[in-house]
Amino acid sequence: KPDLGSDRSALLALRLAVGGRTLLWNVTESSPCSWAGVLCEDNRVTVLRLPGVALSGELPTGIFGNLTRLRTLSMRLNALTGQLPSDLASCVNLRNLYLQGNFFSGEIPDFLFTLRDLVRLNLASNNFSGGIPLGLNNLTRLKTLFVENNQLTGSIPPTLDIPKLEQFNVSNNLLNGSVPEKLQSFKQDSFLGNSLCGLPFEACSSPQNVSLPGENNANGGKKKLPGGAIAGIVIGSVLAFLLILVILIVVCRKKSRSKKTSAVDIATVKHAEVEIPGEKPVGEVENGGYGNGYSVAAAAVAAMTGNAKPAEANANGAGVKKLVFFGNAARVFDLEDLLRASAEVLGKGTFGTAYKAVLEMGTVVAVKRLKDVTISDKEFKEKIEAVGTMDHENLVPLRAYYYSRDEKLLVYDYMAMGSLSALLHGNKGAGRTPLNWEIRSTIALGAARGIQYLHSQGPAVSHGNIKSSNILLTKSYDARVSDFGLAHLVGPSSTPNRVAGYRAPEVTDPRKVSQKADVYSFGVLLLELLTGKAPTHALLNEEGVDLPRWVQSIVREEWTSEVFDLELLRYQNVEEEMVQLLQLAVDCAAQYPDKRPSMAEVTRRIEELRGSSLREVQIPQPDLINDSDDISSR
Ligand SMILES: Nc1ncnc2c1ncn2[C@@H]1O[C@H](COP(=O)(O)OP(=O)(O)OP(=O)(O)O)[C@@H](O)[C@H]1O
Repeated sequence: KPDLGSDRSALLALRLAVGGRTLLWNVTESSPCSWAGVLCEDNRVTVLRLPGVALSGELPTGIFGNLTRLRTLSMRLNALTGQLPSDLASCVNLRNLYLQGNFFSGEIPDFLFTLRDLVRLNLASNNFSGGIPLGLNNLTRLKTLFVENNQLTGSIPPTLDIPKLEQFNVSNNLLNGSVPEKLQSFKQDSFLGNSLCGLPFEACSSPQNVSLPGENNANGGKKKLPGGAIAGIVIGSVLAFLLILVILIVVCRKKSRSKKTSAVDIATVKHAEVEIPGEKPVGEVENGGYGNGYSVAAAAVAAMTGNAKPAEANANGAGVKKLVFFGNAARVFDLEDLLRASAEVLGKGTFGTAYKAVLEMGTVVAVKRLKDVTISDKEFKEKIEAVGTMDHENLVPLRAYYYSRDEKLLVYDYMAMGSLSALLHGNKGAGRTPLNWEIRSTIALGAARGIQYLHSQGPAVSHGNIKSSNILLTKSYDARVSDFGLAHLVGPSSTPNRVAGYRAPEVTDPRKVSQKADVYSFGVLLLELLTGKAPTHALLNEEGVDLPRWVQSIVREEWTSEVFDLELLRYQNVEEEMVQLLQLAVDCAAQYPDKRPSMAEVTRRIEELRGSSLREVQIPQPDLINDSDDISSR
C-alpha cells in the first residue's frame, strides 16, 4: 500500500534516473518532505516542483505509480527526453502538470486524459509529435492547455470542446485545417506558426475540397484536389516565397551597406563596438515564431537588431544596443554575419543555453544566452571585460558579448570536438575510438594549464565551475577550458547543478569559489578521466558516496587497478603513470583546502609524470572519430 515510504523510494528512483539538483537531496533523512522541491500533506508527497534543475534523461515507468497523491508536478525547463511514463496515469489527483521546456517526444499520450482533475497542462516547447487528441475533451476541469512549440501535425479535431478552457496555445506546430468552432474565441497568438484557417484567421477557402491529414476521412466523402491544382498551388507558393526572399535580401543588403562603414572604422580600435538600434523583448524572442529550431542567431539577433522601432526602444529606456568585440574578432565577423547565421542548440547549461551558429563565410561560433544575470550593468560589463582579456591557448576565447536589459549573449569560438564529458560518456558504441592514456593525459595537462593561467591572474581569480562539460576539445585533442568567469555573473537561482559531484565540500555559495575549490573540482575531473565514471554517476551508484571517496576507499582497502577505466587498462605499460596521476587526483580532492596542491604544482606534476612516457602512441585522426552525437548528446 502506498505510503510516505513508497513516495520516498519513488523519489530516490527518480533521482537515480534523472539526476540534476536532486543529487543534492539529503537522502540520509528518512522523510523526503524536506528535500528541495518536495512538499507533503497528510504524510504523503503532494507537490513535486523541480523546475530548471538540470534533470536529464528519460523518466522511467515505476516511479509515478507510487506517487499517487501528487497534485502538482513541475519539471519544466530541464533536459528530459523520451516519452512520458505511462504510470503517470496513477497520479489521479494531479491538477497541475508542467513539463514545458524539455525534450519529450512521442505522441501526447492518451493516459493523460484519464487524469480528470487536471486544471493546468503545459507540454509546450518539447518534441511532441502526432495529432492533437480528441481525448482532451475528457478533461472537463482543464483551464490551461499549452502545447506550443512542438511538432504536432494534422488538424485540430473539429469537435474539440474543453468547457472550462481559459488559456490555450498551439502555436508553432505543424497544424493545418480550420480552427474548431469552440476555439475561435482565442486570439491569433494562440495559433500562429501553423497553417490554420477560419476564425480568428481568414475564412478557409472551400474547405470541403481540402483533404486534411489527421482528419477523419471515414466517410470517404472528401474529394482530393486534382493534380493540376496542386501543381499550381505549389508553384504559386514557391514563387511567392522566392519573391519574399528577394525582397528580404535587398532590404538586408541596404541595411548592411549603411552599417558596414561604422563596423569597419571601429574594427581598428581594440574594442570594436557595433551599434544596434533598439531591441526586442526577450519574451518575444523566446516564443515568437522561432519554433523548435531556435535559430539562436535568429533569437539572439532579433534581440539585437532593429526589430523594435527605435522610438519604442527609447521609450523603454533601452536606448542604443551594442555588440562588443574583444581583440581582433571584429575583423573575422560582424553583427551582420551573425544575423544571417543558421543555428542549432548545443545544450542547456547552468547559466543559459548554448547554440552553435554557422556564419555565412563558414566561421562557426558558439553563442551563449545567459539567464538570471542579476548584477548591475556596470558590474556585468566590468566582469565580462575581464573575462574578455583572458588569453591563453588552453582557454576558449570569448570573442564578443552583447548586453541589454533583457538579453545577455556571449560569443565564443566553436570547439568542433565537443566536450570532454561527451567524449568520455557520449558514444560508447562500436566505432568509437578508445581514449588512450596519451589523449587523456594530454587533455589533463591542457586543462591544468588553462586553469593555472586563470589562477595566475590574481589570488581572487578562480573558475568556479570546473567540470568535464566545460573542458572543450580542438581537433587535435587540445583541451580548452570554457565558462570561466561566469559563476560570478549569475544570480543564486542558477547555482550550478551538474556541478554537484565536482564541488568542494567547503563551498556553500557557488558564486564564492576559491582557487582551492577549483583544485578540488579539477581533482574530480582527473578521477573522471581515469575511471571513465561521471562524478554524478558515482554518487548515484552508491548513495552518498562521491567519486573521490569511492576511489579513496578502493585505494585504501587494497590496491587494485579496479578504479581505472577498462579502456585505459589496455595500455599496461603506462600503469605506473596512471597511478601517479591517480595519486595527484586524490591529493587535489583532499577534504581540507589547505591540503590541496596549487594549480601550478598540479601542472608541474602532470608534466613530470607524462615526461617519462612521451612515447610514440598514436593520436587517432579526428575524421576517424564518430563525433556525430558529441556535443549535442546531452
Ligand atoms: N564554445 C563551444 N564550442 C562547442 N561546444 C560548446 C561550446 N560551449 C559550450 N558547448 C557545449 O554546449 C553544451 C552546453 O554548454 P553550457 O556551457 O551552456 O552548459 P554546461 O557546460 O553543460 O553547463 P554550465 O552552464 O554549468 O557550464 C555543452 O555540451 C557544451 O559542451
